Amino acid sequence: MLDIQNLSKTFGQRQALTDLNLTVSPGEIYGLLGPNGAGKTTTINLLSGLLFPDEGEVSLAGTPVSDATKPYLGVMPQQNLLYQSLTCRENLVFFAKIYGLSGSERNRRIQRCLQSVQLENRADSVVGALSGGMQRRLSLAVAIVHEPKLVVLDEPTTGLDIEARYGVWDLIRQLKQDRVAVLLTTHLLDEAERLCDRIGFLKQGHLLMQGSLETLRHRMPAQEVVTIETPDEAAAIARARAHGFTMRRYDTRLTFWIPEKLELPDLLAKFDGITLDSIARSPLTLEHIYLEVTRAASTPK
Ligand SMILES: Nc1ncnc2c1ncn2[C@@H]1O[C@H](COP(=O)(O)OP(=O)(O)OP(=O)(O)O)[C@@H](O)[C@H]1O
Repeated sequence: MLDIQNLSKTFGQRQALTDLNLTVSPGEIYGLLGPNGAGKTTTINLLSGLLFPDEGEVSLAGTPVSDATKPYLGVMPQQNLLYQSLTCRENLVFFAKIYGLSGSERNRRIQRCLQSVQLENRADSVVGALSGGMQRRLSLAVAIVHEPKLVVLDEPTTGLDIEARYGVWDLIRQLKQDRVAVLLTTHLLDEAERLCDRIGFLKQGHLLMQGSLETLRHRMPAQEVVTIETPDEAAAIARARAHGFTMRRYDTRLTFWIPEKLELPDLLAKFDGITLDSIARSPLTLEHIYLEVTRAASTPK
């Protein structure tokens, strides 16, 4: 559905995007992750036709991006672009008109959208009176009112409480069920881990790695991490290194990447004689992989 080939974009001397290749299929949720300034918004603007590439091509449903592809695309931007003094229904009518929808067909689609984002009861409430979560859901309704084939969600749940976040996640899963292609950017790694079929890590305009969580895990040098709490960190670190474990710190947590899965008694034996207040094993999460890949890309060569 979305096909990005060899896409590059510079702003003056700044290379915002370098040779990006990325596809998203119908019914697939693709998560584009990266730190601030990685090039995510630039990518979205290029596929929306708001920017023109220096090199490369973006196609939607086999057609290069142009006015003709606008009906295929729905974008939910980072900041809601809603008319605060209009009602939910009036906002939807406004945006549906932009896509040339009218009459009973427009009313049918608006009703369907309101139902799918669970705002039928608030259809005639002004947007300014809605909670942040409701406004995010309406923003999604606006993005899908013309039934696009690709929906771009730019940080769809940032700033929402956990219940409101669950609500938006359900809507995103519904898009997948409806065979819509979804491109999602988020800084919330647990969100990407739960929702995305494939994930790409973008940094300084380069796509560093992409694949399903399983694929990404298999490309890492370990499948398991062990986090310990100990009053004697220096001794624990020295011991772990002697066993070939790689040390990492996540915030304040002392963690080791273990090259091979060990049974708990064998693992405890590795720290024999060292006081451990706690020890926890876990599979590699997306957070571990993201930090590993993006930190490695920052390491001076
Ligand atoms: N209109 C512009 N003029 C000049 N530089 C720009 C412009 N838009 C983006 N850039 C630069 O291009 C790079 C990529 O920016 P972009 O906004 O795409 O990053 P991002 O991944 O969306 O970041 P964030 O997570 O903070 O939204 C940055 O270095 C940014 O400063």
